[in-house]
This record gives sequence, structure tokens and C-alpha cells, in this order.
Amino acid sequence: MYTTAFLDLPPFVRAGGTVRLPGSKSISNRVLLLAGLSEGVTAVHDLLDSDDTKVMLEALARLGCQLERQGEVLQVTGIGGRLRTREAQLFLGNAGTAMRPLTAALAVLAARQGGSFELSGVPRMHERPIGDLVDALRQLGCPVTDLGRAGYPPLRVGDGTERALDTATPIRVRGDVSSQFLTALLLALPLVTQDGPVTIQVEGELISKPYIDITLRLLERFGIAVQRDGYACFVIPQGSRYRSPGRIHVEGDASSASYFVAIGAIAGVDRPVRIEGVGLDSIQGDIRFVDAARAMGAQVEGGPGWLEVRRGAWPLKALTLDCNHIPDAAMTLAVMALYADGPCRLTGIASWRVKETDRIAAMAAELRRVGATVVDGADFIEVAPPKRWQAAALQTYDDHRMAMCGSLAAFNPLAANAGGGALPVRIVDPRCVGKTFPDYFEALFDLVTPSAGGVPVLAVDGPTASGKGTLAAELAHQLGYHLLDSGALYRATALAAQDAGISLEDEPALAELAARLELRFTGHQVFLAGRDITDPLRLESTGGMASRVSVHPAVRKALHALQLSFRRAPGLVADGRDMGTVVFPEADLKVFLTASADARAERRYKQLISKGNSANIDSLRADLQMRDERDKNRAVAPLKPAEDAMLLDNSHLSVEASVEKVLGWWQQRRPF
Ligand SMILES: Nc1ncnc2c1ncn2[C@@H]1O[C@H](COP(=O)(O)OP(=O)(O)O)[C@@H](O)[C@H]1O
Ligand SMILES: Nc1ccn([C@H]2C[C@H](O)[C@@H](COP(=O)(O)OP(=O)(O)O)O2)c(=O)n1
Repeated sequence: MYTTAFLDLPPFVRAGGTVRLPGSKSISNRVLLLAGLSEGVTAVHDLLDSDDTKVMLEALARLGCQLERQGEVLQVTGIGGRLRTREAQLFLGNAGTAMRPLTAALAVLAARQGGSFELSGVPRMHERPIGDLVDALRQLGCPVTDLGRAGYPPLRVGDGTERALDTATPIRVRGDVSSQFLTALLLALPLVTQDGPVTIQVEGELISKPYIDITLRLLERFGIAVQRDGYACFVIPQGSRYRSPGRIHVEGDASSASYFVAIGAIAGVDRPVRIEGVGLDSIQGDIRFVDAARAMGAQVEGGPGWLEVRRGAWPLKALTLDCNHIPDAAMTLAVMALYADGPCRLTGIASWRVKETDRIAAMAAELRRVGATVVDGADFIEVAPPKRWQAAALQTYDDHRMAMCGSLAAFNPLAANAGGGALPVRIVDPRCVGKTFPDYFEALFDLVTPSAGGVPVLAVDGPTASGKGTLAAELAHQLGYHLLDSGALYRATALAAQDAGISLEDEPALAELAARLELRFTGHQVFLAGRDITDPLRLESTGGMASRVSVHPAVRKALHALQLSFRRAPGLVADGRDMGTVVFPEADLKVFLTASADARAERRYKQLISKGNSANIDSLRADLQMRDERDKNRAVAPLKPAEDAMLLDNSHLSVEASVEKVLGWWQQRRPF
């Protein structure tokens, strides 16, 4: 997962390959609650691991459920409908799928068995209405106290005393704001069917009906057979009891699939985008997104648990659609509209206003940033593709779907009206995808081909101990980019030569060795032909040998392609001697880092001492000056600043100040 302040996506021109989807959020949290209320143990397979499931798991643990991970499987031992703890404060983040059903379940349990529970979330959660659910619970006789604004979390359910509930009178609940209120009641009310059946009557036209279908199907798996009359009246039979199905499998998230369906429709030109984990047989309503994508031109094939998507019509065909049945996936259509042959109009989306953010307002604002013409109203959005695309920094409003949707704008080079341009897209706060799809961007980068020269490079060159490695690593960390420590390649070649007994002057033999280096970088470790060389690689003596090896033009040539291969989406920070001059002459920013010989000798001295090595500052200074001379005066790719390099002498600058300085230059070079 990217936890950087922003993530810049290079422009993409093609997509293809396979993505395996994480588990569905809606199914995961329903299954967890049902397993938590059941008697016995439920083995949950393919559970989503995300922010929203984490808060549900924490809540269940506090309520006394036993949770045990066995490899990929989570074993949940439920409370069997009996409170194990009578008081708890539960923090539920921004997870509506945890807040609503837990409020209902704990309200009836607390009232029946005597308990009191506080439920709260992040500030946005406290702006998301829950009053209709609270009204329904109060009709039953459950004490519910507003701890903030009436009708919104935070709430307290129960007052510590036991009460009889009125389960004989049908419970009325509004269905036209969120179907989650009805889901919450359906999941909770089997707990109070001891004395008779419980009837729920829906008032107003129920929205997002497919989510109710998921709820009913999962209730059935847990032994509750709800009788119903369409979507207007639901009856939970007397004596209903949750029974664990023993094992349950969570389907891939159909809403998450929508981004990859869109990517296939936009950029699946040479080969399809294959999506695994959800298929045309899905129980999730958002699978109907496939029909909408097909209407826009996508070629979609599929079977049980898989989909394959290619580009069909291009540009995409403009669409007008009532999206009531696919509220979440419909956001993806709004971004696909950027690639359509005319304006697209999505209606029936009033519920967008009360989601993680006001999604109609957010979508309108962000699509305008890339150049689209957008008209929005209480329950619709109309998007006309940009006449002129603009490089944009897209805000994400702590809303995972805004971030994932925004990424689709990076296919702008393919737009009919792109005019040959290719623009990067900045996603602000990419971490918000953690709500449902923590590795979304990693999955995206695996599928896409960036435009030629589209992947940005930041080159840092300079003499030994100037702090290149430290600076480059921190820049890569803050930008979410890959890191190339090119010195490590020369160092590894020197170590390999030493192992093989090859002289450091034997250019042809060294070049051959360099060409077939079996190097592997994993985290902070480096392996050469399977051997961990992390420590020997960093020795001063190895640096000296590397300097001698690097003099040979044939060696430099042999390592050239390997260095270029590090340039992958989303970007690269490369450090060495010739990054800006030879290997990446078209780098977006070149930094030449220096410091006085005294400062560098002292840094190296401290570095070695702190690692428990012995060192002598005078001989270190002499060694590094000798190395500087050799690196500067060799015939090929000598150490020198590129003509367009920014010079930075950090003799009197801290690491943090150096990083800040370079990031400032970087931001100036970016088009946002
Ligand atoms: N700006 C700086 N101020 C002080 N010390 C620094 C600075 N930059 C790096 N260092 C320290 O100097 C040592 C050498 O830095 P390193 O990044 O390994 O240099 P290089 O890669 O250029 O050989 C490290 O211990 C590092 O923490
Ligand atoms: N791009 C590069 C990187 C390193 N080299 C050579 C020259 C250097 O003295 C050695 C070791 O480089 P490295 O960057 O690992 O060394 P320092 O950390 O700066 O001491 O490799 C090079 O010629 N070209």
C-alpha cells in the first residue's frame, strides 16, 4: 500500500494481464458480524483485509468473539447471541458496513440482556445519517442516546437495564436514504424472535436493492430464512437462530472489479485484462456494472469467478443510465465518460451524497480538474469529455473510490481528443484505498504500460559519502518510487570478480561477469547468486574495488540495460555517478550532490564506527579523495555534473533539509 502524501501516475497507453481481487467489503463485514453472533466456529476464507474489516474485527474482539488466523483462513468463534461483555466503546472508523449493523445488533442485545455500548467513528462518520435506523430501533423499545447531533453517530445503545421489546408490532424503516438501515435490521432482528416472528416494513422506494439480496443470501447461509413480499415487507420467523455454516468463502469485490473492467475497456487493446475472484455468477449487485460497461463498448467475457475485458468500441459510447442498482460502481462510469464520444448522464445517484464524502460534489470537482465539463444536481451527474486535457492533482476526500476512479484519468494519451499529449495524474492521499483495496495501485502498475518516456526519473549523482544513497532512499520513500542504487551493481560485480578470482584489470572477463550478474534486491537485503551480500557490499574496501571495476567501458556497457530496467511505474530515483549524464540523460530532475572532503570523511567515519567497524579518519579522507580522482578522470562516464543538473552542497545541510530542498525542486518540475 502507498502511504505517501501523493502518488503521481505516469500516463498509460496499454493494459493487459491478470488481477486477483481482494474480498468484497460488503460480504466480509456481513459475514464477520453473522459469524460473531452465531453459535460455534466459522472458518472465513478470502476475507478482505482492509481498514473497514479491521474496525469490524476489533469490535468483535471487544465483544468477546474469538478470532484466530490460520494462514489465509480466519476462525471466528461467535458469542451465540449472548453478551459476553456488557459495556464497550467501539470505534468504527468510516465503515458504514460496521456502524449500521453493529448499532442494530448491540441495541437489541443491550436492551434484552442489559448492556450499554458506545459507537463512534471518524468525523465524516459523524456526518453520515443513521436517524432512520435509530427511529426503527426506538419503535422496538431499544434505548438509543444521541451523543452528538441527533440522527448521527456517535451513539449509545442500551442503558444497562433489561427491557422487554415490542416485537409484535411491525417495525417501519425508511428505505430511500440507505439500504444499509434495512440490512442492519435484517442482520440484527433474528436475535429477538423468541416470542414470535418479527416483521419489517419498508417505507418509501428501497434503493440499492442488490445489497439487500446479499444480506438475505448470507442470512440464509447462517440459518435464517427470511420471508418477504418483494422489497416492501420482510418477516423473520419465530425462533430464528444463527447457525454457523462451518466454512464460508468471501467473493472478490465486484465494486473493485469495476476499475479493471474500465481499464480493459479503455486500454485492453493487445490483450485482455483478466479479473479473478468475481465472475458473472456473482451475488453482488455491482456485477451489473458489466452491462453498463458493455453498453459503453467494452467486450466482456466471463464465467464463474472470472471476467476478461477488452476494448470494443472506441471511443467509448456515451451512456445515459439510472444507476440506482449499482451505486458504488457507477462512480467508475463517471470517469469512463472522459473517454466517451459524447456526454454521459448518470441518474438515481442521490445516495452518493451521504457516502464517504459527498461523491457527486467530489466527482464533479475532480473531473473538472482534468478538463471535463460537468453538470451536477441533487441526484445526477452529467460528464462531457475534456476538449483539452489538463495535468491534475486529484483530491480524494478520504474516499477510496475517488482515488481508484481518479487513476483512470491516467489513460489520457488514448483519448480521442488527447492531441498526442500524455499527462501524468497526481492522486493526493493514495492511502485511502486501504478502506477496500490496500494494494490497488500495485495491481494497477502490474497491468499497465506507461507511455514512452512517461515514467519520471530523478537522478542523484555525486562523490562518495556525499549522502546520495541517504537522499535517494528518502526521496524514493516520499514519492513512492522505485530506487536504483547503481553503485551496488558495480560493488556486486567487484565481489563476484573476487569470488571468481578474476583480476580487477581483466576488462573482458569482468564485462562478461557483469552481463550475467544474478542480483536480487529484497527490502534492505541484496543477494548475489542466492548469497546474502548485504554486509560485504557496503564495506569501504568493496567501494574501492567497485571504483576500479567501473573504469572499464565494457563493464559499464554490460550494466547499462540492467539499470534501465529499474525505470518502472510509478517512477524512479537513481543514485550514482552517471545517472544524469549517461544512463538517464532525459531525467526529469538531476541533482549533483557534493560536500567538502572533510565533511564526507567525517560522515563515513561516524557511519563505520556506528556499525561497530574500526576506522581512521585520515586514511578515510585519503581514500575518498583517491576514489574521487579515479571516478572523475576515467575516460567513460566520468563523475561530473550534467549540464542541466541542480548543484547541492550539503556540507552544512541536514539530511531532512537536503530532502526538502530537492523535493521543492521536484515539485517545481511537475506540471500540477
Ligand atoms: N546532509 C547530511 N548531513 C549529514 N550527514 C549526512 C547527510 N547526508 C548523509 N549523511 C550521512 O553520511 C553518511 C554517508 O551517506 P551515504 O548516503 O551512504 O553517502 P553516499 O551514498 O553518497 O556514499 C551516512 O551515514 C549518512 O547518514
Ligand atoms: N553510477 C555509478 C555508480 C557507482 N560507480 C562506481 C564508482 C564508485 O566509486 C563505486 C561505488 O559507488 P557507490 O555509489 O556504491 O559508492 P559510495 O556509496 O558513493 O561510496 O562504483 C560508477 O562508476 N557509476
